[in-house]
Amino acid sequence: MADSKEQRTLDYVLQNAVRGDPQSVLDFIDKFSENEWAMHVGNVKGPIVEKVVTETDPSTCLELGTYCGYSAIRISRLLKPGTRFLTIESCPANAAIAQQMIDFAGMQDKVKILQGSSQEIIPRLKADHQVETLDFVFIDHWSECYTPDTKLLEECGLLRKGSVLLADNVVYPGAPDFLEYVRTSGRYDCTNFPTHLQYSKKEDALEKAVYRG
Ligand SMILES: COCc1ccccc1-c1cc(O)c2[nH]cnc(=O)c2c1
Ligand SMILES: [Mg+2]
Repeated sequence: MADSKEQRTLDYVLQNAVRGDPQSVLDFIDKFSENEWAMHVGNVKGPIVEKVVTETDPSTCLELGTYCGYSAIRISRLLKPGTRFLTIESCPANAAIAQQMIDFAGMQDKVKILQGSSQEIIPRLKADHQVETLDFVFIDHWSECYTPDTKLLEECGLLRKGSVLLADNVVYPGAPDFLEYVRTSGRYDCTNFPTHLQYSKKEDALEKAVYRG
């Protein structure tokens, strides 16, 4: 079967990056993506994500949208020992690529990929994955799922006062209903981070929404 862009990216990393070195894996994914654009959060938005994570100092993290594992590697390498990073990926092929990328980066002990639908997995996080509440959620799957999944996190009692949501692509491709919800529901304190789309000059932004509890 003809390989995919994601498989070509993994092969490039396995052949060039340093096993066990997360930064090396990120650098080679970025290098590959300059030639073959791909939707990793990238090296412009990535540092903004890292700054929010560092400020939050989370123990339990959830990511919606693993893709190839780039942001899982970027974030999990900052987490202190004993913390957990759960990441949901709907596409089985991407989940398989991401697992190999995360393993090669040496982040396999911190990161757990849950392959399936976020709408099905979120309600099972407490029962199946011993989650009490989430300290940090990186939302980076499909913009039309941002709002229903945010509401589901609330309904499942997974957010507590101070839980931090950080959403990618709120300008491009755009998540207008999500921005409307978090900014007007009265349940969040929001901050917008204007930036640029990965590997592009197009404008984008991240939105941070802190749950008021
Ligand atoms: C498949 O569209 C790719 C694309 C094309 C043009 C512009 C932006 C994007 C884009 C960028 C991202 O960071 C993304 N992050 C998560 N889920 C996405 O679907 C996504 C899409
Ligand atoms: Mg994105």
